[in-house]
Amino acid sequence: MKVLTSEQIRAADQYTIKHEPISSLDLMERASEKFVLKFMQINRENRPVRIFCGVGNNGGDGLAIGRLLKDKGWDVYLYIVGNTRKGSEDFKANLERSGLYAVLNKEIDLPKINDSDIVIDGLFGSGLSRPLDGFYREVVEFLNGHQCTKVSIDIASGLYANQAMPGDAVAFKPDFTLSFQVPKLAFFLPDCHPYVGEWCLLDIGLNQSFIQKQESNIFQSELKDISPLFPVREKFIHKNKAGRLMIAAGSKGKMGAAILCARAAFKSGVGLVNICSPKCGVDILQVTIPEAMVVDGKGANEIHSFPKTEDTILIGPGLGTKPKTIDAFEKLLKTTDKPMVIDADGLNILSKKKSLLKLVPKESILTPHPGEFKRLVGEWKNDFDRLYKLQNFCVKHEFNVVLKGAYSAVCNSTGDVHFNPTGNSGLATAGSGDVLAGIIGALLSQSLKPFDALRLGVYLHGAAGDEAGRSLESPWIQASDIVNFLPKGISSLLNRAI
Ligand SMILES: NC(=O)C1=CN([C@@H]2O[C@H](COP(=O)(O)OP(=O)(O)OC[C@H]3O[C@@H](n4cnc5c(N)ncnc54)[C@H](OP(=O)(O)O)[C@@H]3O)[C@@H](O)[C@H]2O)[C@H](O)CC1
Ligand SMILES: [K+]
Repeated sequence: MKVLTSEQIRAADQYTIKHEPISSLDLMERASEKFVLKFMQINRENRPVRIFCGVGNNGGDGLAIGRLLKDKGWDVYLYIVGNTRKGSEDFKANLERSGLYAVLNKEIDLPKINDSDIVIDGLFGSGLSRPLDGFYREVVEFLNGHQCTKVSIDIASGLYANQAMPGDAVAFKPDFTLSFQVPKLAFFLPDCHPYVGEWCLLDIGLNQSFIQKQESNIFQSELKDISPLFPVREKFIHKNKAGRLMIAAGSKGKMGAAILCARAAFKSGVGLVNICSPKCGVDILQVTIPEAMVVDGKGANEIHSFPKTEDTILIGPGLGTKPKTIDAFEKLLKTTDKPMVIDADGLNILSKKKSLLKLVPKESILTPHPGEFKRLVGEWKNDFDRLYKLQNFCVKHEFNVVLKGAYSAVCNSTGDVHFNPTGNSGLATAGSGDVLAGIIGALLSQSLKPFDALRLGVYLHGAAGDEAGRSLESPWIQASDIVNFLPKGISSLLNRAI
């Protein structure tokens, strides 16, 4: 699904009005009806609802929502901030249809709000053009100071859909954002989370073919995009043809990384795994993961030499960054031009010795968490800037990169970003990244295109985490659980795709 800018959404709005055709007032009514339906699913118990409206179309939505909720028996209070005479046409039309309302001008006008009330924010939506100031700012700060349930219409007042808020700016902090039609970029960025809360999309029937034609290089991955990427296993396949992976991982005290990685690879369909290990890890690996073969990496406590191989290479988990390992990595990079997977200390080595970046085969897959990414590209000003840095890095080096976190950002070598929807905060645990690298390595070894292996791998890792969370009925997940729940994650995806 495409992520569009506010300008593109406004254009989709206008196109729909003209070509459906539907009047803008009826479109507002349709959007408000959808909002009310969802609102009543979230809030089943009838409580006082206080709706704060601006005088643009977001405020128009607020008035229409208030009227519809009143019709359904809710106890609704409407407050307007702004000059009603300067309101948009549809705002004015809805004002006429509304019953009682209060216009707020100064602090003393602000109503008493109880913790059991629900506040709906309809001050500003996608038309925000500057930071909130004056009384608007006071109202939002006042509302943020209350513990009651808060819901934003379309997007929180003060939050920009596709640019950063200035450092001292203020925005409404909702528990829920019920947004219209397409996701906004801000919804995927950690900096913006306090101003988004839980969010969902309401289909208000904007013209789909117009939306499809809009240019955007930002997407939200959906199951229908991901499920066709699953590798098909032929009946007469042989293990050597089912994907051969060499995992170069582990050092003294960090052999667990290699083990988790290899286990995840086996659960992700790989035919054969060689693990290149320091001497201290050989016996550990042979005992704990009998399916894998172990190759001597020469060093006693860390790898000093990687074998020449035709296998798909996954390098980095628990590797360490000792000088001899760095030298060996450099030699390895000089022997291959096949895309590889680089994770953890493999990335840290690239950060320590940036000249190696140009030796990394084109289309390789890199899997940094934000700390590793910062070491690679330097500081960023805000999460929007971080995203541009990700796109630039991928284009410059022709890499595929996943920047891990909630809504992991998966970027290809032409700068397209796909936000991943699966997963939960339980996945933020030691070893989780080793598991992800193993899944991606296994998929790459099965001849998936690197970006497809990456997108599918990230989606599956999240799906396994979601299955683990559900089945264990716990918000805390151990990395081994992600491996154990991979088959369930895979089958749930395949079953839902049918
Ligand atoms: N997307 C859809 O298909 C639909 C959207 N709907 C709703 O409409 C809003 C967008 O409405 P719009 O009227 O364009 O904008 P706002 O209501 O967000 O803002 C109104 C005006 O306020 C001015 N403004 C902007 N920032 C500030 C500020 N910081 N302080 C004071 N005033 C501000 C601005 O005018 P200016 O000329 O002064 O810049 C805005 O125009 C969308 O979010 C949905 O809720 C439809 O109802 C359904 C279809
Ligand atoms: K709003």
